[in-house]
Amino acid sequence: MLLSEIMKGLQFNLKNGDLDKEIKSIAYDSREVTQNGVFVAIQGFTVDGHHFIDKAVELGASAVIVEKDVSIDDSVTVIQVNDSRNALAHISANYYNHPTEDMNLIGITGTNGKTSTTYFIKSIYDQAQKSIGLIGTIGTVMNGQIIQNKNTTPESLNLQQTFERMVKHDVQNCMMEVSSHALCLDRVAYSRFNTAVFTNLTPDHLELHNSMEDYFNAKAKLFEMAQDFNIVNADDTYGQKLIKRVENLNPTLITYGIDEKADVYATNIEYSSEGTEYTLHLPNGKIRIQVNVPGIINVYNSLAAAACAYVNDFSLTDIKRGIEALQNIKGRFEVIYKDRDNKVVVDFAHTEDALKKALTTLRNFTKGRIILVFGVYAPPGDVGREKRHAMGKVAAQYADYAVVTSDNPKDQDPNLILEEIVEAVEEENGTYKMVLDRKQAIEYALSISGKDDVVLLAGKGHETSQVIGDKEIPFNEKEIVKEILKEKGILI
Ligand SMILES: CC(=O)N[C@H]1[C@@H](OP(=O)(O)OP(=O)(O)OC[C@H]2O[C@@H](n3ccc(=O)[nH]c3=O)[C@H](O)[C@@H]2O)O[C@H](CO)[C@@H](O)[C@@H]1O[C@H](C)C(=O)N[C@@H](C)C(=O)N[C@H](CCC(=O)O)C(=O)O
Ligand SMILES: Nc1ncnc2c1ncn2[C@@H]1O[C@H](COP(=O)(O)OP(=O)(O)OP(=O)(O)O)[C@@H](O)[C@H]1O
Repeated sequence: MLLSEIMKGLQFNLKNGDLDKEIKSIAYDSREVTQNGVFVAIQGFTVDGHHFIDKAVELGASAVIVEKDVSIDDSVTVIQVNDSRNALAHISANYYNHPTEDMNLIGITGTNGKTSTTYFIKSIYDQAQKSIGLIGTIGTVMNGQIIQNKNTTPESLNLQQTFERMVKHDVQNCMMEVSSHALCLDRVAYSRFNTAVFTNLTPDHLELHNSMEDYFNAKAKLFEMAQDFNIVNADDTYGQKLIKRVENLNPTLITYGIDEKADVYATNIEYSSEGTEYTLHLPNGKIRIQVNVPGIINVYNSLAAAACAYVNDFSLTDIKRGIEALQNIKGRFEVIYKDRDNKVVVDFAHTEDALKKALTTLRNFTKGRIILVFGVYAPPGDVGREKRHAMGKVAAQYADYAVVTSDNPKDQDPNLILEEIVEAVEEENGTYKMVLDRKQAIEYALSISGKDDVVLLAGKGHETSQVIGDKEIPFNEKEIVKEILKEKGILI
């Protein structure tokens, strides 16, 4: 494609060279530049992409997009813009021919429940034999294949390329998780959303957003982008704020909930350890359904999915069939071992609210003790300390015994993280043991688990590695539990 076509519609300042050249690729990472490519230099959180321009030119970049003044070889076209990340999204959409114009795109945002809700929606589409692609924390799912992503919401270039592949493979519907990072960093800019869904908002990611207000404003952007429908949880405090903000916009507003008045709601809810039965009410009728993933959180997630399917013209029976067909969600309240006396559950709860909900859900169905294995990754400084403190408090208040261990300590001192968590557990008079090594922590939890106890491994969910320092170490909790139980002679 000609550079002039790639740049169409973008405000820029041509500092050197011309736009009359054929471009073969786009890259925002110098290591991925190829011959006759465009390199977009981004000022990142850790390094400045402008430092890698020479490397990009060496690898064949014939044009660079920059925010800063740079001096390079005369043969290279230099284009200056105000915001490189936004420019990257713009040129990526141009390069891949605005694929979202040719598909039905559903975006879901909120602190918790995004992945779970996308799996309910996918199940409804799958059961009705309608094609749907999925982009989120577990990866990109298309035509039965899963490709892992670095981020829940990929960078705009990767995203537009994925959309283009979906369109080419006749995947007409796409359901994607939209993180607040993505909204702030323009990863989804120039994507056309038909429907936006809001789950809930509780403290998280406050290292990027300075306050809950900022965090909320970032999430709210998605609802200003959607063209047709905005679907909002009416029982969430921030959901109510969002309703007020978007009720007069063009897209039709559909609310869902259990307690507050809503368009889509649940009544006669009956909880059990295996799942929940409730009467689903939609604007066009009601039907009794069974949700096979337990807890009130999955009543909310299935309601969000039902609302989304309703606006996409699925019948009540199609919605029921799809929701009932979902038997488990990878790493979300997943029972990985069960016998007459014991249960081991893996859950991705890694925020204060999610941990509280996971523990209260389990409490309803646990005769014995809840033994919680958990750690907290959180950024350094006050934001990190507050998160560790909040999760430590929840552990002490809602679990019977906490084995405090590592999550993904990344670049921080793992011992210090544990000490900060334990401070809060002690303040609440919780019973605990500190075991730095996560495998040993799991071993310990299993060794003290008695009749009717449940061991909850929280925080890592579907993940298959642990990040300690700059090393990513294989760590698959399901496999580790199997291994330990085999060693104990419990499994063969
Ligand atoms: C904090 C954050 O959001 N960081 C994202 C950001 O990276 P960054 O700005 O730090 O990049 P950087 O390392 O400083 O590099 C700056 C630029 O130089 C380039 N570079 C770098 C090295 C080199 O040799 N050559 C080169 O050109 C880089 O490609 C980049 O363009 O831009 C990158 C490219 O898009 C992202 O992959 C990266 O996500 C990191 C991996 C991350 O962990 N992000 C998390 C916090 C995140 O975004 N999470 C959300 C929410 C998840 C949830 O729902 O909870 C998500 O959507 O995943
Ligand atoms: N509706 C909900 N409300 C509160 N907590 C929830 C809800 N749904 C799931 N959770 C909890 O949050 C954890 C993460 O769930 P899920 O992966 O669906 O959320 P997410 O928004 O995609 O999070 P992430 O983007 O971090 O993956 C679950 O393991 C569960 O403990």
